[in-house]
Amino acid sequence: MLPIAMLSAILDSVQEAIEVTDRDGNIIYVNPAFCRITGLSFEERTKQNIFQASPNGALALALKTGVPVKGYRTRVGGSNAEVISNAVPIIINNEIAGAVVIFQHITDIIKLVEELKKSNSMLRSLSDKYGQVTRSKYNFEQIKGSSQALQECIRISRQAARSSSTVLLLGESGTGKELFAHAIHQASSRKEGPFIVINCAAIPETLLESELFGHVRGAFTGAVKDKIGKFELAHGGTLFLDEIGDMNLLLQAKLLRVLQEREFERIGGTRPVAVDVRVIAATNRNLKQLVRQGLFREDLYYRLNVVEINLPPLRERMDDLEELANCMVVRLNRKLGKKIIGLTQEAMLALRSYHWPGNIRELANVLERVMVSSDSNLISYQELAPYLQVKHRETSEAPDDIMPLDLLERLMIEKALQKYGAGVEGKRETARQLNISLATLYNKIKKYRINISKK
Ligand SMILES: Nc1ncnc2c1ncn2[C@@H]1O[C@H](COP(=O)(O)OP(=O)(O)OP(=O)(O)O)[C@@H](O)[C@H]1O
Repeated sequence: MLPIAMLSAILDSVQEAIEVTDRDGNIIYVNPAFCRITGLSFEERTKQNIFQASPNGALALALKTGVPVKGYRTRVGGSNAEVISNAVPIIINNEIAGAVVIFQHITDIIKLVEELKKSNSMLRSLSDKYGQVTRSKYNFEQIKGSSQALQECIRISRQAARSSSTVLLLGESGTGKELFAHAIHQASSRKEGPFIVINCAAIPETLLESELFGHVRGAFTGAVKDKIGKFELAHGGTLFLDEIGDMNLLLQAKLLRVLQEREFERIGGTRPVAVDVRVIAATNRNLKQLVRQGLFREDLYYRLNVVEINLPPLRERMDDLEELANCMVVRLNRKLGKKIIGLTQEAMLALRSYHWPGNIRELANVLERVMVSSDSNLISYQELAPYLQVKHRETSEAPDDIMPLDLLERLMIEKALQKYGAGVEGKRETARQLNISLATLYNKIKKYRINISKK
């Protein structure tokens, strides 16, 4: 048994109100929390009988019925305090000796509920945020190519990684702009922070603002809950704004403000949100021309290109092609579960002679398509040709479509055989049109291993 003094100290220290009656309803004890919540003093209250003071309260009910009363919402008689109470009869030797009620002020409970709601919504928004935060996936070691042009891009990028300056990556589609953005983040002091990508061309204009800056609930129709924008998500890290050339002028102005002031407001919000974000922007469009046309803000252009990196198209760095192709074969082997060791000389020659309008992405796609259906351990020209020939024709008009002469010769023979047929008459006509003898044509078909059954 607890000593009485200890028991009374415990009752005095709890935050909930406690009131005790004897079996006739005479109030014999109230604790300090009771007095605080109801505003009634100990002396006042212990002079009263519960059946007069609070006849409809939980305590009177429990005493009258001998049954516990739980979660009873009532007003304490003689005070304005609205409370939620739990009351139980005190049974000693099978007889009701009295009753006790424990209650909490409803405003305390409401306050707790509010706090709980706040924590819940904070938890939800944090878990929302956590689910959207992404990390960078690539580093400089994964950028292949030893051409001078590419190495210069890597050198500038590595330098840029050491600062928090804004970087503008320019280059045709598929030249590796996103890859570079990942690598710059990865080599920077922000590497442990988020790396958030947003493609300004892929998101409808009306949604882009909210994607970037977020919104508060009710800011516009459909804004049913608060939304964190990419700028907030990227706090402490890097925001990669892809296809920046497609952003409208209104948003360009807002972006400029964030870059200058390092803070913004959510749509419908009233307080500024400060962010520490490094911005890397990219586009395959000619930004200077867009500036001249009044479609891109000049001040934003200068703000973005603190460091400008121009990624050369693949056709201008054909020195990288072999290394790129071989690396991709290794990567694709892993992805496709194949054991291809590389490309034949002829196949490599064909790759080198192609114009590559889709750059490295196109190279990866062509190799993947060939490898998916290949059973050999070396990719041959024959396997590759169907994926390149169509494109050759598409691009053969291009004035800078330079290719090795032997490949050109081979392509011309194939083209003529396709046009005139691979039968004897077709070959005769092919030789006539190409201005070579029939014997030379046979020799070249053999030399280039042209598969005439397909012509
Ligand atoms: N130097 C490189 N070494 C290895 N892989 C590369 C290189 N450059 C690009 N790639 C690969 O080529 C593909 C296209 O690159 P990326 O998406 O970075 O191009 P992009 O310039 O951002 O294209 P877009 O303008 O269309 O968004 C990716 O799979 C990327 O990993």
